[in-house]
Amino acid sequence: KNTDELHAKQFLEEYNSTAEQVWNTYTEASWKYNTDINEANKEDMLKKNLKMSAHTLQYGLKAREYDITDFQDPLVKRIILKLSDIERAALSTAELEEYNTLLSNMETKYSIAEVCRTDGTCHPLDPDLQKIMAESRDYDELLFAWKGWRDAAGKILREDYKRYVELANKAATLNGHTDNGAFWRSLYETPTFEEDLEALWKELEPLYLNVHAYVRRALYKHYGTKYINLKGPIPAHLLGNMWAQTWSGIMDLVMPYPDATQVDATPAMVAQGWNSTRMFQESDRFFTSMGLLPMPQEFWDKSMLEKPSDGRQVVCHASAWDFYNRKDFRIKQCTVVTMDDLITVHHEMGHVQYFLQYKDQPVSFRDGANPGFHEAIGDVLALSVSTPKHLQSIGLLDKVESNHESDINFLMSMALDKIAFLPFGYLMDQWRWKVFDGRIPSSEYNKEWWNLRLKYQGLCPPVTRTEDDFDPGAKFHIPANVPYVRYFVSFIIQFQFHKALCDAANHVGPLHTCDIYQSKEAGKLLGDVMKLGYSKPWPEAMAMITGQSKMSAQPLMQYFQPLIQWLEEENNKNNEVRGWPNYNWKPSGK
Ligand SMILES: CC(=O)N[C@@H](CC(=O)O)C(=O)NC[C@H](CC1(C(=O)N[C@@H](Cc2ccc(O)cc2)C(=O)O)CCCC1)C(=O)O
Ligand SMILES: [Zn+2]
Repeated sequence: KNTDELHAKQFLEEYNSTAEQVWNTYTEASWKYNTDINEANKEDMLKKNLKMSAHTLQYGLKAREYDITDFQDPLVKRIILKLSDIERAALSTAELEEYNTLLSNMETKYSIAEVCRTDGTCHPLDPDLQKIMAESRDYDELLFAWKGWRDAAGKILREDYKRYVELANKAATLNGHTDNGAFWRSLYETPTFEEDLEALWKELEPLYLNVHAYVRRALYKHYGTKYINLKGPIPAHLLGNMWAQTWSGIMDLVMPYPDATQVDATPAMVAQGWNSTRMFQESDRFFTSMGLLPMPQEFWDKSMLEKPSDGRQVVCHASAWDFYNRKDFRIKQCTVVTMDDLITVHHEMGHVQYFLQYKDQPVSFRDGANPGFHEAIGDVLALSVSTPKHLQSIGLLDKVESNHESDINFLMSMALDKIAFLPFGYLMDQWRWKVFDGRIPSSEYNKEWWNLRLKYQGLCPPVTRTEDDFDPGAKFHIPANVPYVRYFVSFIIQFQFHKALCDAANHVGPLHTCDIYQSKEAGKLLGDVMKLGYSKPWPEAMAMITGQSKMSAQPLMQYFQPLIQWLEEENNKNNEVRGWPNYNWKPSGK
């Protein structure tokens, strides 16, 4: 084994400059395919993916030749360790080609799927089905979209997925992991990761049960006893979102005080003629107001901020892209002019801000401190943008009152996204970790999916599901091979960051009214952590922002405190059952 640290440093120099080239070439090809889905672009992307894996294999095997035990530089040790896990490059050429082809086929099938009516009109997920799921209040129309999407996008992926699991596990075991889930969890470098997540969930579950019970009552008032059981799970297609992952789509059915301050800025955005560019410029202004970095000109020149109207097929699922040349960063988003998408704009811009902040790190460190950090940045700023005070300051809300009813309305709208999401964010990878470690065989993919959906979210399918179905496949991240627990982590830590930044901005008053707009102190805290990228273990980054190194649900609970109290009282008044003891109940579906 080579113990020469200087030799290792030169090796890493060469790795870094060649990796920038190879990764840039692949990312350009992947972008071209994602923004113009066709066979030629797919073949070119697959070819460049193989070149990238060949580079990873070549340098990964060399990295394993070093014995870093007595190395002095912790950064050299950290990079050598990271390079030594060569992931899918460990597969044989034939298996690697099969794996990459499977992945691009699954993502393509998902992205071009559409649902057709008997009259022949067909609807893609974006924007058609998403609009129906958010706006329709008709039980059967919602069922048409919900069932149609799972037939068109989920069902067809089952066999591909089964083979993908085998190959993903083979690559993981060849790199010394017990299975692919173990590899995914290893990126958090936290031995007690699963226990920590379970403890966070148990702490937040009572709040979720109160939101669930309150929303069930509101849906009962609208859909009646035929479709809602006040002691049972809620049919999964009634929550305002295709996957019931966030519930702000049904705010109008749920709003506690309809006569108090409205919180939805969509009507004003439309009335004032906002377009996608305006939404991104608004977000850029917020970042720079805190002393963070502006989007480079290349971002505005090369991003795809709207769904093309020239007939091209694109992957509409929003995403932020680092081209690994320290200059080229883009967002691809089929933006629609809604408040929901203004939040998404900030989410994606948060990724690009992170890319910009760590662009001078070695490529191996151009990642979040952990994947949850990367997901949290944009959402932290969006917590400020969402406040009625900030929306009024950018002309999107006219009447803003600061009274109890308005506070509860606002906190309810935030809870419909942030609290409703927690069980979904937690169950997604619980299902996948069990699939990867064999606890869920392919013969039980769908049964176990709905067991988790019932256990954590208190949802039931509106129509009978069988193993002919593959409902997990109808959620982008499953066919796209994108881990998900990062979002559960993000929804916890973004409130820790929000609290710390609000303190830095000398905010006075309840946490949910804080707006860190123009706070250079808050910007410096966040910017300094983003500059580190993946170069330090995430507890150190956490301590830099919050003064302590652990994930904690306390700031989230503090933010929602007024609503927690109100829900407890309201649900007691209505003698609500918390949970779904009639767990076998089913709606009288079609
Ligand atoms: C090259 C590449 O892939 N880059 C990565 C970023 C990176 O890793 O550098 C990337 O762009 N991933 C796309 C993904 C898109 C979105 C998403 O999928 N969100 C989750 C969960 C959620 C839900 C509500 C919410 O408020 C926030 C998150 C979902 O919608 O289920 C959709 C709109 C929001 C974020 C993303 O940005 O995370
Ligand atoms: Zn994200």
